[in-house]
Amino acid sequence: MIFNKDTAKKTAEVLLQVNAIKLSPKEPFTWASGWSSPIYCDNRIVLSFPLIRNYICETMAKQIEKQYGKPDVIAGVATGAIGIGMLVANYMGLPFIYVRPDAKGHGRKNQIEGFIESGQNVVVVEDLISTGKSSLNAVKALKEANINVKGMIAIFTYGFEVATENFNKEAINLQTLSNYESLLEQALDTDYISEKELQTLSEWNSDPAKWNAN
Ligand SMILES: O=P(O)(O)OC[C@H]1O[C@H](OP(=O)(O)OP(=O)(O)O)[C@H](O)[C@@H]1O
Ligand SMILES: O=C(O)c1cc(=O)[nH]c(=O)[nH]1
Repeated sequence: MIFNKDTAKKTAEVLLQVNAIKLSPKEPFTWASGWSSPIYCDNRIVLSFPLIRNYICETMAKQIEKQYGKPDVIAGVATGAIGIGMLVANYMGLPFIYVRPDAKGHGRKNQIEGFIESGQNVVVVEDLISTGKSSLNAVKALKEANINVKGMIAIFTYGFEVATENFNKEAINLQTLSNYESLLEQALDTDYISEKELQTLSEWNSDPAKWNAN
């Protein structure tokens, strides 16, 4: 799913540089999927660092154009990818919309926010893929509104089989700047994690749905 090993390494390097990677094996994080995890990759932090967000934005924009051509609109998955998606759209000179997990219960009751017309082409921007459920939920909403989803791009994926299966099932192409393997390699090389932490992270990664902290 990563498109280039050098980009995967460089992206892992910048994520580590801004401390986006949090480890807490004793008090695990709860993920959107309900899984417990000793690691949390908080890509939202990238937005607070102009040079780093520019790197992510330019790399995503260039890859979108290469892989999918220029779409009519960029769509961000709320809330994590609203910021980076908007930067990408701006860089490419394109309109931007974002997709909520559900329709709002009040106001205009929109799930898709912004202006888009039936039949337009979009590329969906996501900050992170674990199971892919949130991203594919956004794709479903777009398809139901007769929007043509050309594909998706995300900063990071854990590379879980379940995500690959979910994307294949929906026939959605996913490109990511980096992945778990590149992150662990870079984290070990730079002493961000110890050999012991690497062992915990590898054990967790072999069966994340069932992992529990001891
Ligand atoms: O691939 P998945 O298993 O769906 O998990 C990944 C999703 O989890 C995070 O969102 P979260 O639900 O934490 O909300 P946020 O974007 O509003 O922070 C992240 O931004 C992804 O959208
Ligand atoms: O699956 C999630 O909820 C999730 C995992 C992670 O590492 N980072 C994040 O923002 N969300």
